[in-house]
Amino acid sequence: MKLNQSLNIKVRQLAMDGQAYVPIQGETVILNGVLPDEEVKVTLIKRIKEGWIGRVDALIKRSPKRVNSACPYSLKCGGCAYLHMDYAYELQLKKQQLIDLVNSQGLRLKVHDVCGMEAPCAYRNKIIMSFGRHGKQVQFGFYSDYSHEIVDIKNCLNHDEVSNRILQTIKELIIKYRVEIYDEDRRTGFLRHVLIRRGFMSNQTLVCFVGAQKVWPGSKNFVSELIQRCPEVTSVVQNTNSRKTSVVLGDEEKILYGKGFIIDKLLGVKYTISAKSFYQINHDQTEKLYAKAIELMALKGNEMVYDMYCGIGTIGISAASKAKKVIGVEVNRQAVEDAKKNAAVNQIKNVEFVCEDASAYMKKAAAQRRMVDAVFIDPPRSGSDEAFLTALANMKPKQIVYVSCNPQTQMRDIKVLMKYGYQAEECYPFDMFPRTAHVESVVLMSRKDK
Ligand SMILES: C[S@@+](CC[C@H](N)C(=O)[O-])C[C@H]1O[C@@H](n2cnc3c(N)ncnc32)[C@H](O)[C@@H]1O
Repeated sequence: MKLNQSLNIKVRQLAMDGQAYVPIQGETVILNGVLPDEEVKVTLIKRIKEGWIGRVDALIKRSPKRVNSACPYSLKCGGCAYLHMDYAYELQLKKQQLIDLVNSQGLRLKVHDVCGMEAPCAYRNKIIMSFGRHGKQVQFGFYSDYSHEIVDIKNCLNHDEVSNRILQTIKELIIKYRVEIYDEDRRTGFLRHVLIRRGFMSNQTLVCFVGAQKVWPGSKNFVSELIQRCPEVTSVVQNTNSRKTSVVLGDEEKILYGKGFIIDKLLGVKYTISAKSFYQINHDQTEKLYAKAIELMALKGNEMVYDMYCGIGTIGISAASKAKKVIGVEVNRQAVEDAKKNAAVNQIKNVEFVCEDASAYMKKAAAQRRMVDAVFIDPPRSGSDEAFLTALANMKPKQIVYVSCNPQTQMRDIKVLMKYGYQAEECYPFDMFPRTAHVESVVLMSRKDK
């Protein structure tokens, strides 16, 4: 196969990343924006490690599940992989992908229907805007697929109207106040990213400007015009990240306006959320997911519960009234401070938060033969690790509820726990990121000898 070659391709299925990986002549052609059972005319446009990237030039056979994308940027922007399909079909597809994953891992696990949104749009409460340059012109927006190119987006369907308006205002102010954009290659300039965090229940907004240096000349006028034009902005912080890294936030932070955090409400509890703390992206779906995780744990009121990888303490705090005691463990210091504040403000007295690596904490707890009845685990996409899972199994909690935004690492970890005498019972998927290929999954595990 060679560059610019034209091919007709039949698509059988989509992988969990939303792409079709089609084997042809001993190679793989990778396609975006296609559906199972479609036939497409393709040009090979790029060679990458995994195979050839194909550009779809025409549909030869169209799936009845195909819809016209409501987003004018979907051909360029890499944000949403599933805008070209009917939403009901998207949920079916996500369920089938999970069933295929479970089967491929040899697991016997009942996968329930994916819990979707009634209106799958305007759900993102966190946005990160990146910058680039086209000649002398500054570009603002999000990265496109397979490149470092920035797509300038005025109205993202996943953002609410307020976020889109704040983003547009920031773009105008960057030009008006001639804020220098950071140049990754030369390592010159100032502004690297802008992070926006919305509290959908409180209508509060935190804007975080990530700069390469601590000094931002003209920040006072910039910020004062921003808050005057966008009254929903209740706090502005400046984060400094001078490292050569793709990680967005650096360690240092300075408050430029307001309190440096926002408040939002989840399942009736108020939470403090700082720029650096993890907070679930989709408010309404998070409430449903937490409710299910807590229901599955079926606490009676006398249990010692761990909330591992607890972020700002949301799962543990939500479950606290049903348990004797909850201990939340989290490695991010800022998140732990938020979690402690959240417990205090809401007068929840039976929770305690520890800032420590989850595996180190679990190993210590197992070595000291501490007692735990029930454990929530909600690790990052990479999942947990062998040390954590071994120590957890040694402590023999009766129930484990594993929440994950990456079912592949979740199933890998579940298999480890099964070796140690746990059985996985049911998998409840939640569509936390509609129109993208991501799906969140909640799995209940119990000890076979309970
Ligand atoms: C998917 S988030 C879940 C947070 C929380 N349960 C929630 O629902 O908002 C994963 C969390 O794990 C934390 N984390 C990552 N690595 C960790 C580690 N080694 N030990 C403890 N926490 C860790 C992250 O900082 C993040 O807050």
